[in-house]
Amino acid sequence: MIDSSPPLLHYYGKLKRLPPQIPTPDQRNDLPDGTALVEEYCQLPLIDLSCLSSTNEKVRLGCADAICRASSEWGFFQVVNHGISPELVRNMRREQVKLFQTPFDKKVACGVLDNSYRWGTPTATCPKQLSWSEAFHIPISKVFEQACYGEFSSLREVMVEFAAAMSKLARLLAGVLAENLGHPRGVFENICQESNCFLRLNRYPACPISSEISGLVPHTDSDYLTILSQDEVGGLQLMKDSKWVAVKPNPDALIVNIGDLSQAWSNDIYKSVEHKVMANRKKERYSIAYFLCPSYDSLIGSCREPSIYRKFTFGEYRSQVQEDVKRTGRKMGLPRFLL
Ligand SMILES: C=C1C[C@]23C[C@@]1(O)CC[C@H]2[C@@]12CC[C@H](O)[C@@](C)(C(=O)O1)[C@H]2[C@@H]3C(=O)O
Ligand SMILES: O=C(O)CCC(=O)C(=O)O
Ligand SMILES: [Fe+2]
Repeated sequence: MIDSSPPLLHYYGKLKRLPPQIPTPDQRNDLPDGTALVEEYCQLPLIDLSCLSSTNEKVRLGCADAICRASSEWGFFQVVNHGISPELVRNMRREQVKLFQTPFDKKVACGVLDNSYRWGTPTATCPKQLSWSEAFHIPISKVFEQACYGEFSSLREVMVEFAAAMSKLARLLAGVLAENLGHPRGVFENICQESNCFLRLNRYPACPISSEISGLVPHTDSDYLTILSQDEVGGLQLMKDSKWVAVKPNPDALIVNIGDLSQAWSNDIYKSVEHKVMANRKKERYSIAYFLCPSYDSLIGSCREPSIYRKFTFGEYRSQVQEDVKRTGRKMGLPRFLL
C-alpha cells in the first residue's frame, strides 16, 4: 500500500519523535472508536434555511434573526435545508478521498490544483503547533481551469458544482448578516467576487500516537464567512464561554462560522470564534471549507463608529497573519489591528 499520508512530524525540517509530554496510550481517555472523550457536545444553533424563503414574513424574519443572533452569541451555527444536495456532497467526498489517496510524494510534487497542497505545520516551533492534517487550499479562480486537475479529470466537474453551491449559500447568509446591520443584501456580491474566495479540502489522518494532538491548531478564520461540510467522524471543537466544546456531526447540516473580517466590519457585533480539530486515534476525517473572502486590496472598514479596529486591507491582514505565524508559530489576527 503506497503511503499517501504525509510524514506529519515535520519539525524544524526533520523528523522528530514527539516529546514525552504527549500522553502515552494508557493515559488517553478516548472512546473505543478513537474519538477523544469530550467534556460536552455543544447544542450549536440549528437553523432551517427553508424558513428564509417562507411566504410568512414572521417566519422569514425569525429565521434571519436566528442567524444574526447565533453569529453574535456563538460565531457558529448549523444550517439544514441549505440547498446543497446529499448527492453532490457524496460525489465531492468521493473525489476528495481519491485525491488524498495519491502517494504523498506525488501530492507534494505534482502541483495539482494550483500547487495548493499543504501538510503538517512547517512553521511549528513546538508540539502544540503541530497540525496533524493535510489540505488543498484552492483559489476559486483556479477551480474552472482544466489544466489544474492533471489526471484528476473527474474532480473538476464536481468541484465546480460544489464550489458554486457553497458560494450561493455563503452569499445568501452574508446578505442576511449585512441587512441586519443596515446594509443592502448585495453588499458582499461586490466585495467578495467569486475569484477571491477559496475552497479548502482537509484530510485528518488517524493519529495513533495520541488523541491530544490537534488535527488543526486553534485558529479563527481569516475571511468574512466560512461554510464547512464535515464527515461523520467528528473532532471539531469551538471556544464557548472560555471552554472547548465539541460539535456533534449532523449529516444533514452544514456548519457556518463567522470570520475575522466580519467581526472587524461589524465592530464586534458578529464574533469570529476560535476553533480547532482534534485528531482521531483510529479514523481519518475529511472536511471541506468554503471561505468567503474579498480581494486583497479590499479595505475592511467598520459599519459602526467609533471603530474598534483601524482600517486595513485584506492583503495587509493576510501578510500580518503570515508574518506572525512565521515569527511566533501562531496566528494573532484581529488584536493586531486594534485602534
Ligand atoms: C482560514 C484559514 C486561516 C488559516 C488557513 C485557513 O484557510 C484555514 C486554517 C487556518 C490556519 C490554522 C492554523 C494556522 O494558524 C494557520 C496559519 C494555518 O496554517 O492554517 C491558519 C491560517 C491563516 O490564518 O492563514
Ligand atoms: O475540519 C474542520 O472541521 C475545520 C477546518 C477549519 O477550521 C478550516 O479549514 O479553517
Ligand atoms: Fe477554520
